[in-house]
Amino acid sequence: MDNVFIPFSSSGLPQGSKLSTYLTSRVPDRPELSSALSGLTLSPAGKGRGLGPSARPFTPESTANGSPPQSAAAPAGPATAAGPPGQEAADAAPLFEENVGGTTYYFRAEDAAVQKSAEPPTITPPYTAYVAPPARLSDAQAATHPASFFVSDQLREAILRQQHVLLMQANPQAFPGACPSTRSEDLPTEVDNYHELCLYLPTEVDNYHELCLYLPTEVDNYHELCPLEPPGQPHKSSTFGYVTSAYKATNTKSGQCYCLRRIHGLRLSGTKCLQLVALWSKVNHSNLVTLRELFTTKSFGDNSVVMVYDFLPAAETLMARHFSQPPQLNGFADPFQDPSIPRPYSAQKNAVLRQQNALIPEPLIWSYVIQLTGALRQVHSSGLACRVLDPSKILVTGEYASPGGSDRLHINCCGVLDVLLFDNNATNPLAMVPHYQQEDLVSLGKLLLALSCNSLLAVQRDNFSTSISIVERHYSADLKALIMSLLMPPRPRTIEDVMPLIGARFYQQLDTSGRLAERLEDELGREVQNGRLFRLLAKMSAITERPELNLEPSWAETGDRYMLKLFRDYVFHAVTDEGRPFLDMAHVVQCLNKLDAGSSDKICLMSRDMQNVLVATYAELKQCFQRSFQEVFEETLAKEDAAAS
Ligand SMILES: Nc1ncnc2c1ncn2[C@@H]1O[C@H](COP(=O)(O)OP(=O)(O)OP(=O)(O)O)[C@@H](O)[C@H]1O
Repeated sequence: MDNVFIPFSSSGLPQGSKLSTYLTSRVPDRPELSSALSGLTLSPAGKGRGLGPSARPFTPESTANGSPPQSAAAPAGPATAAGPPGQEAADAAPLFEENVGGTTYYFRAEDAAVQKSAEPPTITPPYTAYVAPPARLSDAQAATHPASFFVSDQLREAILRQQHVLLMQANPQAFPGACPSTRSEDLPTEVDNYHELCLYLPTEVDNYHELCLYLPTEVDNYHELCPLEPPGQPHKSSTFGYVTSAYKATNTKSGQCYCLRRIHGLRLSGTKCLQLVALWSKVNHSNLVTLRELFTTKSFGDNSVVMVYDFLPAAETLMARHFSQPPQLNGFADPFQDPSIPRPYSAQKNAVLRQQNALIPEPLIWSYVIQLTGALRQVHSSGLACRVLDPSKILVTGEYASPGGSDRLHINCCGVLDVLLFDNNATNPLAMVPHYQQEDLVSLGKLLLALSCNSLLAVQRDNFSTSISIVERHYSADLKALIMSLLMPPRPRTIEDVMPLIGARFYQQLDTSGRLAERLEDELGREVQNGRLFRLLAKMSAITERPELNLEPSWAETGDRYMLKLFRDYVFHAVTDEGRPFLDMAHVVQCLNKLDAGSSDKICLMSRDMQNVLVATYAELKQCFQRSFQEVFEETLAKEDAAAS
């Protein structure tokens, strides 16, 4: 088969034209190709191997056990009684013989049968392509988004939001200390180096508020501090009783992002509490935000303690997710929105009852139960207690699947109370842990009750019976039993005792997680194909329109490269009959995939002046592509070698 057909103006090409250069450059390939093709035969294996320009004569390679290669196993002729030299005459089994590249191989009939059966039962094509999602996924997917070359909009947005948060920086207008240049009028007149600049602190701070807005450029091994809360009047944390701030920061050594939890104005009275920090740093669980280290610093202008946690981009608190929506009734907001404002009993009770309109689906609550108990189990088995099972200290990530499918909880700020309330005089700092573990179980019960009633008011003693009746009416008996057992005596003694109350829900959660993993794998599969096409395009762009290669300015416009340029025009610059741009992603993807696979389909390429038309197969274009990129690549290496020597 001719590898290039020139149906028009085959003999009329002007000497030195781009097409004629290409054709000339292809001539030396033809004898090789035709000799290789002529070697392709259906006769016994061993003849005609080595397709392609770089083909070498076939030499039989011994396998590990010295037998002939499997691919040469087809019996070449009738069984003969003749054995190879040195073969025992007593060996009566008939032998097959086969000549491969001048070497004669002998093998027995049963070996031939084994070799025959060793043929793989299935074959896969030498290319990859976009594949349809599995049937069980496509049913669910069809409802949410149509078939696409890319990941779903929902997942893309979620991932982009996370990456966006990781790149977020402090706004110098809101935090004047964030960028030293914005405080240039306050800077010391002589700053010798950057490090000194980083250590610069405002000398005159009018008030504490201003100090809280000050962001040092560097704190210990962390820089690029970005506050995670909006600037405002500093307030004491309801959980810790201290003013605290959370920052995203980058570790100067690893470049990774962490969350710095700063406790303002705290001076540690000893270093014994670091033992607990060391214990916490060893507790790893997917539903726990890992504590990495603790250090003290004066970089903020006061004595601060900073606890470093893993950073979960785009995480929101359980409080923000479920308890921050103002309760709505007939379009009017509840006037008693703030639970800290005292209100008459009936108003509180009504508020609890009103929240029933937007109750959380039960599968989501069970998903939370399983995640939280999993984390608690890990913490308790490490000899520690959480002490912070509060909606403001539980982070939620993942929102790209149906509710309950992907929402992941992470218990945050573990160890903060251990440090804040550390008793330096205690002989055993872990003595109270069993008591705190019991408190964790009660906190879990309260949290589940609040989630089931969709209101923080639900856990107040006065509202308890109303809240339990809401759970009874809207949820399963299992959920009510779990909440009651956590809140009412006799309580479970350990977190392990809670497991039987979860029962078969655990399997349901496993199934949901498995389905989510399958869906994500399917989405990832599409991006794998996109990544492959991107690499193809990157190589293509490195070839086409290159101003020169190896001092040859016309390199990109001649030979193989000219074919690729025409192909690029065909893929991306196609026009309709009316001359309008033809933009079709399916056309682009199909052409690139066929090029990558080296398809034998033919393609009609037209020069830009429309005077010449070339018909080539994708396989030929692929050869042009590989040869051209190899040239560019080798030139790169040549330059590197020259620079090294
Ligand atoms: N490890 C973390 N990774 C990512 N974001 C976090 C992390 N820890 C906290 N945040 C975010 O920082 C913000 C503030 O967290 P913080 O725990 O201080 O909440 P808070 O509601 O201000 O509680 P408090 O009343 O105790 O001050 C929250 O929006 C939370 O999403």
